[in-house]
Amino acid sequence: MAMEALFSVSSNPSFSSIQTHKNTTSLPFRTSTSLRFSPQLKGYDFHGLPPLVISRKRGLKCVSSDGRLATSVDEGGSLEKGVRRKNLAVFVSGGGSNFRAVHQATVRGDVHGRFVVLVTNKHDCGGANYARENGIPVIIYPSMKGEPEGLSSNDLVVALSKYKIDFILLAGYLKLIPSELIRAYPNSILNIHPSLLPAFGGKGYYGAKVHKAVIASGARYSGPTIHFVDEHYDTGRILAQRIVPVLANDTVEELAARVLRQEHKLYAEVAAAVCEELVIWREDGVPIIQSKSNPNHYS
Ligand SMILES: Nc1nc2c(c(=O)[nH]1)N[C@@H](CN(C=O)c1ccc(C(=O)N[C@@H](CCC(=O)O)C(=O)O)cc1)CN2
Ligand SMILES: NCC(=O)N[C@@H]1O[C@H](COP(=O)([O-])[O-])[C@@H](O)[C@H]1O
Repeated sequence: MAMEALFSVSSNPSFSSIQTHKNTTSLPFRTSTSLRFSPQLKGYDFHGLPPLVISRKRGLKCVSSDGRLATSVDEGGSLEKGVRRKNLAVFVSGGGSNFRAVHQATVRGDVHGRFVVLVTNKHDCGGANYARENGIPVIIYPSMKGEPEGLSSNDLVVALSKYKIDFILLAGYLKLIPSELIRAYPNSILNIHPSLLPAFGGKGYYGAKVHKAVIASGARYSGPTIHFVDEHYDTGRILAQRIVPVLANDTVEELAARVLRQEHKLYAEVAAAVCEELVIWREDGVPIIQSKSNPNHYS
């Protein structure tokens, strides 16, 4: 069985109808139906928990009785694929391979969004140069020694406001995101981290340091986590994870490369879901992703 299948969610088809009420979506589950993780790792089951209320938090969607997107409430922009194409900002500090992977997915049309600006603390990093080559404006943040043009947190919020950004993707950005920005973009900032959070996260855990710690711990599995960003490093709500084996005698470079390959796939998939407004917030505060091809499935 594919690893990702272990974490897919399946509901009873007899409870397929979804109704929207303002910004809240109620699934008409019986009292015996709700999301719950099966001890057999066969996915979620729906037994024995109270009914579930889920919220899409951003944007109102109209959903037909089979749960498929019927039309969307749009504030300008195109209505291709039923939802407005989203404006994305990306924050990078390094080579930007995750940014490039998601950018290429937008160019292919696999992600219904467009990168409108890149923010970096490293003026000349690979990610920033790729943005310039692709006509994407670059902003320097924060203000650092040797980077005189860097903005303050308040100026960054003002600078970004003109791009009408829907979502911000952190992709190897190594500085703390300030609370001003988190308040300006609630539930709209995502980060990719190269371990299975909450393990091997927090201050000091970035890049090769993460993989070194994973190998030293003797863990048998690692893999990327994509999470919403809160005020602290790596503690925001987890949206998606992918499992990668740690092999005997792995070097840091070998493990990093294996994880990075999955990062590129996972970030493109999650960006696609976010841009299609498929993120649903469970009543317990956990964000899950509704399958586009089967609206009764969640991961
Ligand atoms: N408010 C938030 N900001 C950021 C988050 C977050 O979850 N909330 N995620 C990080 C990314 N990150 C791992 O995913 C991470 C990056 C950097 C560090 C770290 O210890 N940085 C060093 C500085 C390193 C450097 O400048 O070269 C430090 O702060 O001393 C930890 C985790 C992005 N921001
Ligand atoms: N804690 C944050 C962190 O460690 N991020 C990691 O830095 C690398 C950036 O690569 P990229 O610049 O090629 O996308 C990626 O592996 C990303 O997960």
